[in-house]
Amino acid sequence: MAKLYFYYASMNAGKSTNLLQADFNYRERGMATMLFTAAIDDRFEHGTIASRIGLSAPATAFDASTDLAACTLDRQARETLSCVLVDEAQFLTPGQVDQLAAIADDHGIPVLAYGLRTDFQGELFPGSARLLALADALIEIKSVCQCGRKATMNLRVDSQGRAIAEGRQTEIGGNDRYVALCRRHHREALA
Ligand SMILES: Nc1ncnc2c1ncn2[C@@H]1O[C@H](COP(=O)(O)OP(=O)(O)O)[C@@H](O)[C@H]1O
Ligand SMILES: Cc1cn([C@H]2C[C@H](O)[C@@H](COP(=O)(O)O)O2)c(=O)[nH]c1=O
Ligand SMILES: [Zn+2]
Repeated sequence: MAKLYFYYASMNAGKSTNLLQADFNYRERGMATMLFTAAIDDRFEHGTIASRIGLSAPATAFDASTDLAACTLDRQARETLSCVLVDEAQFLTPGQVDQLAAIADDHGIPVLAYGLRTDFQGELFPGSARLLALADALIEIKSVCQCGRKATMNLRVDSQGRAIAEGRQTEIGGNDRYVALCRRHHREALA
């Protein structure tokens, strides 16, 4: 039976790199894949998954109105898909996560979703909450805080590097706006 996997991590942990490696692994064996990423994430070219290590691949951009199951089945009608890979999965709606579960359960295509577990305030993103509830497998991609502990949290910072405690949940940015920290250092930065 095909499974729904949720690979979660803090920022800058290697999620996109991991996704692109998994995708390459399928494609080098002649298997077709379908890639999705969030349209809202405009750090790179629209509809592109890019890792800080320099790898990139084109992807279908999704927003809250995208029917991921319909897009997948549309592609599946033209070529047999071996895997669906979703980056920035924290930006999925809970309903879209249900669609991913249906792709695995009803159509037998494994789904690998990669995303943040929590936002800068340590709250679950709605898409991540649904993935934590539904996924067959939860896989943590680990990275390190400045102190050497596991970096599980994301600190939002301003242009001077000062911690930001309040604001909208969604604010696109990279290493200039966020620092991955262990819980202790995240807590101390916000105290
Ligand atoms: N030139 C490089 N060589 C090796 N690793 C790199 C290089 N540039 C960035 N990285 C590492 O890549 C990781 C970030 O990968 P990325 O896939 O962009 O992360 P995420 O998608 O989780 O935000 C970091 O651990 C960073 O240290
Ligand atoms: C913590 C946090 C992050 N975001 C945004 C910032 C980035 O655009 C993405 C995550 O990028 P990654 O490097 O691929 O992990 O999410 C946000 O909008 N709100 C937050 O609290
Ligand atoms: Zn730390």
